[in-house]
Amino acid sequence: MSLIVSDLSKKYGEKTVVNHISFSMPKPGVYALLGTNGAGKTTTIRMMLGMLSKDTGSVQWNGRPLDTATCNVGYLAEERGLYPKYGLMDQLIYFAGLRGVSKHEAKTRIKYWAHRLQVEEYLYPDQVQEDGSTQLGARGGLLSGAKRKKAQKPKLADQLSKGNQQKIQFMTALISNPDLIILDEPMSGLDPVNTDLFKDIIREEIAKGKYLIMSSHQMATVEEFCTDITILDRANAVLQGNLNEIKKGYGRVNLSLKVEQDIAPYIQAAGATVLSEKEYEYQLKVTGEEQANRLLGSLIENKITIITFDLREPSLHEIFVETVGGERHETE
Ligand SMILES: Nc1ncnc2c1ncn2[C@@H]1O[C@H](COP(=O)(O)OP(=O)(O)OP(=O)(O)O)[C@@H](O)[C@H]1O
Repeated sequence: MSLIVSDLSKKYGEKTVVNHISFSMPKPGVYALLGTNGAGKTTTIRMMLGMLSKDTGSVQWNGRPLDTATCNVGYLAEERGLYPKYGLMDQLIYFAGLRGVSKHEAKTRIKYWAHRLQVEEYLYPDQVQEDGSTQLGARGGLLSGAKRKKAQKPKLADQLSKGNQQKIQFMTALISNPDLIILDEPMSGLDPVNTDLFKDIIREEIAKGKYLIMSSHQMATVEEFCTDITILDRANAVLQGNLNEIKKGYGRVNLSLKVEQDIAPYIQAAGATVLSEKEYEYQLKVTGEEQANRLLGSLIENKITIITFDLREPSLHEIFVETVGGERHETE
């Protein structure tokens, strides 16, 4: 299977919001769509999914135009997409039905994902004990002899917190067991525990050989998963390719250095640039190993205690800031 996005463009009036964007996924993995606020990520995703018309371009899945007939695709939208006043269970069954999943099968999958995403109390409120424990077994069946709490109405979407709505939406994206999973800001609004829960599930989907496209502002999270990236800035792709290759291209020019005193004179003498400093913990930019070693030599010579000396390729965060830095405002 393969995904090929060719030459996508979109204008609103005179304003170009996506400008001839192309990328491809010849094999499973995670592709990151990154960018400044308003750079065009969500618009690109919506055009890919046929939710927005394209001015130019095409999207192919296995050589055929991408749509729900040619591809089993799951989508987690950035904005809330649940019907606020409908029962959660009904909505999940409805969304599953739209993706060709029978009601019976949907119920089995909902039980699995409700357990996995820890939202059973909202989907099966009459099967949850006073102490919050559930009567559902590992496979979702009722435990025999368990004391039933007085029946309650299932929760409506607008009765859930933002994070729990996000979990239900994640379920709608995964319910059809999709081959292509598109996640627009999947971790936004999640606490650290639920962020880890989402990450575990994403890891499992990667291990199953799925194709994932992820848009996020959380560079460290994206870096954990993605193999390839496109960075968008004001509608344009400004950096694109395999992340490891991009990092190699920068070389080992970032130096994290922790010492016990002010070493500004040695840094200056070595010609390195200070990116930031906090309590004698320096983030430096060097021209390469030679300059880093020169600085290390002068610190040793002057008997400076070195706690950390880490010469490395830039992180995705550093690459992002360097690529679009200084102009990270919404496009006008
Ligand atoms: N319906 C619309 N009419 C006019 N302009 C729009 C419309 N939808 C989006 N835009 C503009 O298109 C640009 C790209 O928006 P988009 O939502 O794709 O950005 P994004 O990269 O996803 O941003 P963010 O990271 O902030 O979510 C923005 O400048 C936005 O204001």
